[in-house]
Amino acid sequence: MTHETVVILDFGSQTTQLIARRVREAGVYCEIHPCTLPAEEVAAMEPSGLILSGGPMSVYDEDSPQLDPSLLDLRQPGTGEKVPVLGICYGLQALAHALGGGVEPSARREFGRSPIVSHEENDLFRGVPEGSVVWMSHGDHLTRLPDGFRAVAATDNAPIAAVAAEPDSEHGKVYGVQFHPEVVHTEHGATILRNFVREVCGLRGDWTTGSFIDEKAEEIRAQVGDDHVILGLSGGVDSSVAAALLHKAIGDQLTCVFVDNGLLRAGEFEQVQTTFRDGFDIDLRAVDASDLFLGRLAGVADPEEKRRIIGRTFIEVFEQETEAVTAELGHKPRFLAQGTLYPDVIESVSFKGPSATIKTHHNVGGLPEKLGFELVEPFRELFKDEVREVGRQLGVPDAIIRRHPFPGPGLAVRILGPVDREKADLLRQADTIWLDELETSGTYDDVWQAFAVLLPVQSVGVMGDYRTYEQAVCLRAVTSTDGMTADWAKLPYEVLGRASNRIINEVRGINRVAYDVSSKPPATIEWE
Ligand SMILES: Nc1ncnc2c1ncn2[C@@H]1O[C@H](COP(=O)(O)OP(=O)(O)OP(=O)(O)O)[C@@H](O)[C@H]1O
Ligand SMILES: O=c1[nH]c(=O)c2[nH+]cn([C@@H]3O[C@H](COP(=O)(O)O)[C@@H](O)[C@H]3O)c2[nH]1
Ligand SMILES: NC(=O)CC[C@H](N)C(=O)O
Ligand SMILES: [Mg+2]
Repeated sequence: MTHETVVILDFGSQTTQLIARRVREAGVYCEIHPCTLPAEEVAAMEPSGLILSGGPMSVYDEDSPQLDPSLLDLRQPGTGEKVPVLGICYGLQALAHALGGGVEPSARREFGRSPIVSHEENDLFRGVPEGSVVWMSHGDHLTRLPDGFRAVAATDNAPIAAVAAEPDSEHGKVYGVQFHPEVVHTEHGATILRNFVREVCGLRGDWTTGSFIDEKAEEIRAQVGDDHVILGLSGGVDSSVAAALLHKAIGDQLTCVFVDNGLLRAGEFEQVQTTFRDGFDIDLRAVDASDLFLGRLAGVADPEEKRRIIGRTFIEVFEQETEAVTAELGHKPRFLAQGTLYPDVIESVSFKGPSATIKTHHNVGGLPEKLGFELVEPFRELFKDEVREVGRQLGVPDAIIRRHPFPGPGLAVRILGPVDREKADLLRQADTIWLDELETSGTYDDVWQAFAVLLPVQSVGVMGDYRTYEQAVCLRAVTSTDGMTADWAKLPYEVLGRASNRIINEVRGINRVAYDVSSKPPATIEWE
């Protein structure tokens, strides 16, 4: 089945994936590719629209990524018209640079909110009120428009806040914006991106959750054939929904493996098995590999090293379990399925040059080089809330859908420095109380994720007239829609107070509780 497709070329912006989200929210399928992808390969995807993302470099820097002008001559499937193009920030600058316009560093760099003081009524800005706020993040600006272009919006600081090709020019429908329509701080940004795909590109919007499920199931059947799949199941949202989708696609050619890496939350190993066996009729093997994981992690303090060890050990355990399945089936399962999401991918890999590796997610960058399986990752292009929607449509129990995300490396990235069983047990107790207080106060569903972090510091306290010198935990709760950006949750003081009180009273070894009030960026959600 083919879709209307929009191709997003990534010039290294941290918010490229948000462009993809907005396009999909408008019902249009899109794919992100590195800006270095040859133009012929872009053409082969037969896009109906092209979006050029922002990026950290300057177009006049040596080695900065440039726009291949032949990308401006692609033809839309169906209409045969030139493929419309939208450049965002660096994308606009690259577009202008390629067409002979001028880009220079500006005296006043611009970061943050800025009201549009005027804009032209056109297809891109349809329904966007004058004076609406846009979000800027740039140090360069356009000083001269390429031939055949005019400025169509201005802010106080940027007389060229948006450009459009003249209707009678040879360029076709080409637009550029200096601001970032993909971020929520741009008040009508979603409308602008929707306008681009629906009005400018003329697309109907044929991408829905239902069509996604049908097509992915078909794709999985084609990929797997008569072979067998091992799925790493954590009981979290992504892998549980992946299990439901795979089960729909290939029935009992699926075995799920749930690993206790010694870094799960309190009672989780038993609880996940119960929920899963009640909710699904799928083969599940639960493996206690806690000694193996904790043994390998002993004495290791570096966060990236911890992640790599965990990633590799997971695969080893999957391989061991596979041997048992192989013996039963008489042939080796060829595939390993994971609930990998788009944010896991984007934060772990770096396309040539532009975007920076933030942390190695255990299931992506943490994988060993020689993997004995072919991967099945049906959600590699999706965001968490899209997966939740897929799960709801597949009938996955609500108890699973509403769970906060929990990282594969588990408590290892919440125990700062070296990990051992004792510390994990201590943290588990504090974490349980924290989550319990959120549930009983009715705030669990208001936050994206909440957990406790064990700090490698001791501090002095006084309990019942004697001196204590014990460890500190920091509580974290964040709001977010996709985990890419997040804010600390403004929870009621009573909830924080009760949690603190209970932790200090009930957990021996902890005498101080702090609350993390950092947003992402510049912090990340997890501490390691
Ligand atoms: N304890 C585990 N046992 C087996 N596989 C695991 C385990 N923890 C993580 N995985 C694998 O790693 C993948 C990525 O983990 P991640 O935490 O991102 O997803 P999830 O656990 O499925 O969902 P959620 O983000 O809601 O926690 C999972 O989808 C799963 O395939
Ligand atoms: O399965 C996972 N394996 C990992 O290695 C990993 N690292 C971070 N996370 C989760 O990703 C989201 C964003 O986290 P950060 O802001 O800390 O990068 C948050 O929801 C984190 O819990 C992981 N999940
Ligand atoms: N966000 C961006 O795309 C920035 C583009 C370019 N690096 C600038 O500073 O203007
Ligand atoms: Mg998880």
